[in-house]
Amino acid sequence: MQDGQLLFSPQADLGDPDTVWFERLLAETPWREESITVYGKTHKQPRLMAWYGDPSARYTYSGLTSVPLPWSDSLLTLKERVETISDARFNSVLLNLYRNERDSMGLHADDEPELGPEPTIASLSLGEERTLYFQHNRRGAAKNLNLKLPSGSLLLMRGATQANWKHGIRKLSRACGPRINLTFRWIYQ
Ligand SMILES: O=C(O)CCC(=O)C(=O)O
Ligand SMILES: [Fe+2]
Repeated sequence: MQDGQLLFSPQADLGDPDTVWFERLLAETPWREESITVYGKTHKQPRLMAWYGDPSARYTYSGLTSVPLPWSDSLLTLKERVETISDARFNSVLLNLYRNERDSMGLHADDEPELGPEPTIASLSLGEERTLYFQHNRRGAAKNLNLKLPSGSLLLMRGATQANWKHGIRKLSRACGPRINLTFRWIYQ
């Protein structure tokens, strides 16, 4: 991709089948409905979330510092798989559960200061296929990009991707089942 780097494995080797990982994480995760406050108004996020990592991997989000949940056996196993495939290290993971076609993620860049200047983010998708769309920060500099993320696929976002592009998951107009996405990250202290 122009002004960024994407690496995509349509079927990552996760040890167990993606369907098994999906059911396991769906059942094991203490999913939470989070809220964000924008201009003094509180909105529920249109998806469920969970945040795991090393105790030192604290994360500031909307002015709140949250301490991650300690790694579960499942997530440690997946983290090691993903580290091997992507040749990178991670100390935290954000899980998102898109319950149905109405759940989504707004356009954003993962460019918080604690991620460093050119973060490598590994994004693992399980369950229903959804489309990740990318929009360049300079209108007209590049065409929007739509990437289908099937169950078991691993997407690496590297280099200047977060500096030059925003990405998001749109709502769908047709019915769709649940999807879990995991973004493995390195948080600098
Ligand atoms: O669900 C996805 O594929 C995108 C997740 C994402 O962008 C994020 O967690 O920052
Ligand atoms: Fe993101």
